[in-house]
Amino acid sequence: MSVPAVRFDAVEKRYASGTHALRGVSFDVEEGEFFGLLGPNGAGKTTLITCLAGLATPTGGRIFVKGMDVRENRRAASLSLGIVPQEITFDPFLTVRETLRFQSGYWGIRKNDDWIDEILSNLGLADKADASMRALSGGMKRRVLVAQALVHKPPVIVLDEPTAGVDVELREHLWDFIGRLHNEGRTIILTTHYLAEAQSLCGRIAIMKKGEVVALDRTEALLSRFDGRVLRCRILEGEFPKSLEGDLMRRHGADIALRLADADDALAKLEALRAAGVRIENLTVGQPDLEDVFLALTGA
Ligand SMILES: Nc1ncnc2c1ncn2[C@@H]1O[C@H](COP(=O)(O)OP(=O)(O)OP(=O)(O)O)[C@@H](O)[C@H]1O
Repeated sequence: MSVPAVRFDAVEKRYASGTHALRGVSFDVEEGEFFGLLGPNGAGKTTLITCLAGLATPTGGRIFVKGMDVRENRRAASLSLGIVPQEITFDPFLTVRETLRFQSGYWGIRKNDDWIDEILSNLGLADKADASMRALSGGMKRRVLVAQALVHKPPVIVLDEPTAGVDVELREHLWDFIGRLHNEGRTIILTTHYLAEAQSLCGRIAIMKKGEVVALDRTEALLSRFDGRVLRCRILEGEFPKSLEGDLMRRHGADIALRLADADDALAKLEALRAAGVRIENLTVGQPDLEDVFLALTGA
């Protein structure tokens, strides 16, 4: 077996405030994977990534990047990582190109303009190369954040909510470019609140809840974990019957999703709703999606 790109080994993090943010997290991300890390707010995803980046120290366990212990060998481990953080922070007095040159210098890379130009062009930033950071829009700043994480051509790229609040155009640019880097053999770790994005991009997904990994599997295996089908509809009138609560996968306002055992079960469920005096619309029967699985596992 080759060395995993990233190994989390019984990682614990207890903040000084007393919050127990990570409770023995263990899993590997293999080289070349496109890996999704999901979980509701406060599950511990950012804490895990901050520990991976060496910016916070776990209170237990160990983290390895390409076999290097992050704590013992932080610089070497960091050189293999390109982390795109959630928070936008920059020196406002530099231009975009200066920012990227400066970051290259931090990694000891002196002549990096060819690669910087390639990154700028792939992220739709070529015409902003000489713009001052403070003159950029929020979306453009986010692109620079991605560019900055890539200047040293890291083999492992970690994106923490990269598309939160960004426009569709950037999303498309970003996923094209990241897809290409992945096809070239890089490992990608993604945290996102956009479950459809994770479902379409990630080969494997870990779902965290309250500092623990509650599920980790190939994306298709997670989806097929709930065999059978899901009946979705909107309640127009009446009280949802208690007898069906055990089959309720999700409820969002008047929209509900019910787990079905088989095709006949759809009729039984509709009959139970009708008998309870519930009127519905927008009825569909389909496969569970990642959101159904996510909600069933996290209750979030
Ligand atoms: N620096 C900190 N000091 C104290 N507690 C923290 C700190 N950072 C995070 N926490 C707490 O640790 C827990 C996990 O937070 P974390 O940000 O890692 O979750 P998350 O899964 O990334 O959530 P989100 O999706 O909202 O970013 C939360 O209870 C949070 O309040």
